Amino acid sequence: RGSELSPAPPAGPPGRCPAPPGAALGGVPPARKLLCMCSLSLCLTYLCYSLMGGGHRPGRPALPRRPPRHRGPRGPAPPGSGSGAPAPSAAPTRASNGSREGAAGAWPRTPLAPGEVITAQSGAFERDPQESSTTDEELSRAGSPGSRGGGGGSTTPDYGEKRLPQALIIGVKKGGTRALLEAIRAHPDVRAVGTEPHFFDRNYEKGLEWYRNVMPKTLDGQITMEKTPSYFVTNEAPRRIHSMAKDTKLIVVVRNPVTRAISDYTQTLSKKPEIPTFEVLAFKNRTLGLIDASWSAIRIGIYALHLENWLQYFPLSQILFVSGERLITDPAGEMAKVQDFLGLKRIVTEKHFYFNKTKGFPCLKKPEDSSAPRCLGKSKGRTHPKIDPDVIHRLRKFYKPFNVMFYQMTGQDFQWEQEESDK
Ligand SMILES: Nc1ncnc2c1ncn2[C@@H]1O[C@H](COP(=O)(O)OS(=O)(=O)O)[C@@H](OP(=O)(O)O)[C@H]1O
Repeated sequence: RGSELSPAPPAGPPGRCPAPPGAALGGVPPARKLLCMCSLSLCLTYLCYSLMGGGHRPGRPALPRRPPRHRGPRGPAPPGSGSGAPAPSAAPTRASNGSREGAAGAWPRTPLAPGEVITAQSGAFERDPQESSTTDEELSRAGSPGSRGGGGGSTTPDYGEKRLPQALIIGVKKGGTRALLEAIRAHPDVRAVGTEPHFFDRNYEKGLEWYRNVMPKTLDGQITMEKTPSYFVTNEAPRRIHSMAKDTKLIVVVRNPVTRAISDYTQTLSKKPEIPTFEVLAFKNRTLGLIDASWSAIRIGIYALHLENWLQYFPLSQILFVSGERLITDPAGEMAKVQDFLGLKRIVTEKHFYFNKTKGFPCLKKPEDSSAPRCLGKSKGRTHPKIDPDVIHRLRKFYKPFNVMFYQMTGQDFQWEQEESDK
């Protein structure tokens, strides 16, 4: 790329006057001497330019590169043997400053100026639609020709290229996906769509160019991301994502399936107050204690079932499981894992979060030059209705074997059985 815009080097070794073969400088006419002087000064200028790291497009950072292909193991690790963390080939190495630098499989990074981070990424917490559904109108706007995607709203810098995402937050609905997306957007090397594109479930027929056009522009080395929680439970999604790019990194935020189901129900209830109670919807036959696993609020939480489908296409090492519970109690700890997995420097740390007592959740500290507080909106952290403890107990029993299976498949114990009570 350097050669595209660099001044052409003069013929002959740099720093030497390109004298005609056999000609001695002393014997050449004054006009040729002048020409030689000019060539010499051009040689020196080029040499200085090269030494100063020139040869790159103005306005673009040095050493821009595309992400290399992710090299993970070929198949899922046997139950209990994996950690859900990146495989050794993709594992980051600890840099001398204590931060984790990406090794093999990590993406090269392009640092931005701190001010740019804020203007490009801020403001999404309160302004974006934060429900899991994105209206068609929003998407047709985002996907229309000339649209700039949702990277940072109207302040997205208008340079770089729109690229297909290299990493996706694929679920789970009500797991904490919005909190994760907004936190990772605070990283200067990540650009993400604010709305949910629903490409691999609802909009697949619109084609990859539509999808690419929904994305924000990125510089080489920056990661493009989106989150659509329904992908995790969409049968066709793994195959479709694999056919887009088999090295796509996948992130799943999981949460106690009982609490998740109640959260899901609470969201529906907020839109349709007339729906039956949770207790009624949860059972096929309450007297017999028969849970209705066809109800989506219940079905989504059978994580092992859905994961099975993903493991047909992606190795476990390419999927990161984030604890929705720890994303609330220790957001910086979970973000460290996410950044390592993405091959990013650990830039989003505890310094970025504070616990907002009014909201009852961690929020992102406001950027220095912005007045906007960055807690998630009202649709995140709703008060759940009180559910009959017996129903909760039955649901826990229902999920237990699936949870155990999920822990075995991922090699991670999320300790949902240990929780005393649901919210
Ligand atoms: N920092 C922070 N602020 C607010 N809320 C937080 C946060 N971290 C995680 N959560 C939990 O995220 C739950 C919503 O999950 P999602 O964002 O995945 O929902 S959605 O599927 O996109 O609708 C939401 O669920 P409810 O509490 O049931 O509303 C929250 O518990």
